[in-house]
Amino acid sequence: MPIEAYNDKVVLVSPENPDTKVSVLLYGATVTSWTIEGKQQLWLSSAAKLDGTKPVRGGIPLVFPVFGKSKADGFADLPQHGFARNSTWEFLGQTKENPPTAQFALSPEQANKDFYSKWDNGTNDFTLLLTIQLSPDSLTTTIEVSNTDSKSWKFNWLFHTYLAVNDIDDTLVNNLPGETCYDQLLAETYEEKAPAIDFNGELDRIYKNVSCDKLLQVIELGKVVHNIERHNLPDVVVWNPWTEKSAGMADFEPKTGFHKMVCIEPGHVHDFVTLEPGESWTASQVIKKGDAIKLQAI
Ligand SMILES: O=P(O)(O)OC[C@H]1O[C@H](O)[C@H](O)[C@@H](O)[C@@H]1O
Repeated sequence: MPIEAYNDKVVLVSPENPDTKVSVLLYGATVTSWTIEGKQQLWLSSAAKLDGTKPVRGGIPLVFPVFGKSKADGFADLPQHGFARNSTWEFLGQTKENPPTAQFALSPEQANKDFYSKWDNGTNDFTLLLTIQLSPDSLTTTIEVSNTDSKSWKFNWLFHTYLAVNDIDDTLVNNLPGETCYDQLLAETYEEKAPAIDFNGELDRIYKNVSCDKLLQVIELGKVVHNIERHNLPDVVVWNPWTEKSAGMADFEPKTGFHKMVCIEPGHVHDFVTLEPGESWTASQVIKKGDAIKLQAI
């Protein structure tokens, strides 16, 4: 049984191993769980709301049409990270038996009305098509954004991926030295000098225009635990809320949970993508297993 559809979620199960599966909540089309042979790959807060009252804290929330808050015309009144993560998507069906693949869609008809109306006064016609593919050792999430309007409009996209780690104290992220970084906590732009990113306090950085040829790796005690490939997603947000920020988030539990996660968020957020009428834009993230450490210079 490669796919199980419920009222509120869809589960893809690997034909190779019943304990390799991915669960997608229709609310936000949020991946809330992904296991490989029973081992959880993503972090999900034990206090995450899965009932549509709040975006999911954990898994892979989808960020569209704005990352964070923006003062730009047409975006200023939108909630943080837009409305895709607070809208209930439509399950279109299974598009491939093996590897199990499913598609989900969002258009103005299904979008959260209160929030959608805040994007250019709710005048932008669009379609989002999300494809989720489960392979024995990887998960691919692909987004196609289409302009079905008679005028152009612009957007940000980002996969807000919460990766599971064993202990953030032992975790490094590689292949970012030399990249331009906007530190959201310092409100400063600088060149990353550290040979690898380590974590010893709150960290919230946007690495801009990182070549998609660069693989990003999450490494714990010298072992690669996640490889992140990006296609058409030039920016990478790295986030860990640490103690104080976690304490301030009601849906972040347990409060020590920041030890168990790191957000590596591939996106296009350094500027807006402009789509002309009839145009589409496609991008994807692939999270995969693989032991070899790959170091790539700038
Ligand atoms: O609390 P949320 O709206 O889900 O945002 C969670 C986080 O998302 C991104 O990682 C941003 O860079 C952070 O500044 C923000 O705190």
